[in-house]
Amino acid sequence: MSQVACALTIAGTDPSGGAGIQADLKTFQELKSYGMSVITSVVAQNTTGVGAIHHVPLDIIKEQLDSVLSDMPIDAFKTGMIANIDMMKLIAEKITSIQKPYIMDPVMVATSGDALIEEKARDYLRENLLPLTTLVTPNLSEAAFLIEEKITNIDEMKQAAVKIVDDLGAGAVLIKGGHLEGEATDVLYDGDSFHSFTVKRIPTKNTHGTGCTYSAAITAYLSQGMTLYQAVEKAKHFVTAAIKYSFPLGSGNGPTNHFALREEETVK
Ligand SMILES: Nc1ncnc2c1ncn2[C@@H]1O[C@H](COP(=O)(O)OP(=O)(O)O)[C@@H](O)[C@H]1O
Ligand SMILES: Cc1ncc(COP(=O)(O)O)c(N)n1
Repeated sequence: MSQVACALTIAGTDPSGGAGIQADLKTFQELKSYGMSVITSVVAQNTTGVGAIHHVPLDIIKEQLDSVLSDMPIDAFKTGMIANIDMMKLIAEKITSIQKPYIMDPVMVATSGDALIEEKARDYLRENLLPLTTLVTPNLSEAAFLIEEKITNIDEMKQAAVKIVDDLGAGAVLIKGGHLEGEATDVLYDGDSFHSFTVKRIPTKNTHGTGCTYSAAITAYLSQGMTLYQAVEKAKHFVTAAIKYSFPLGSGNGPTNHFALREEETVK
């Protein structure tokens, strides 16, 4: 590792600052990893939803990747929104040379319900990108899409986790239970054992960017050399605090608070 742990995100943007590249970079910075980004799509969105999407031309995505890969150290990296098959093909080809932990947030729809990737690209993601991952972090509906079955409780989350790793070839999986009723439980399965991470549900509608923030925190901690279990445990603490101290900004689902750990220190 260089003097500072270096983390890269490959994803779409959020000008309102709560999700996508912006959430990733804020999280990397807050957790003290040096953050880098490759932008796949420019998304006009805010706490109420998505207005418009402009896909960055493929040759410019390639140039961004080449700029980073040819010059910068990378200790861990994540992908978020990758809108279509051409982008997925390019990214799959480029990331094989990195040989560092790869965390995939299989972003499909925004919290607002707007689609962020083309429908036919979902199969490509499952068949071609998923097997390259160290960890994939689907929410309930993304996990259900990956295994083509409904998931409605913790037992079904565990069964889905086994399929995603053993049958579909992910390195490990963290299925997030944020959209279940009751406690917020996530299930980690690494091919050998299960771990559950449970917190009391926080009563808030400010959950814009929770998935991005969580996967970015895992990436930051992995870039610093932690084990997968340690990275997820610490990232769960970070995202929970980020939801607890989330900002009631905007008129829709407000963003998480990336200063969360500082807020906790202040409260102590
Ligand atoms: N209201 C809540 N209270 C506490 N934790 C939550 C709440 N909503 C989501 N989470 C947690 O936030 C993280 C993101 O999960 P989730 O919302 O399911 O993903 P996504 O943002 O990808 O839809 C998970 O750790 C989940 O358990
Ligand atoms: C560019 C981009 N990527 C991802 C999300 C998903 O956000 P969430 O973390 O709320 O699921 C988003 N709204 N925008």
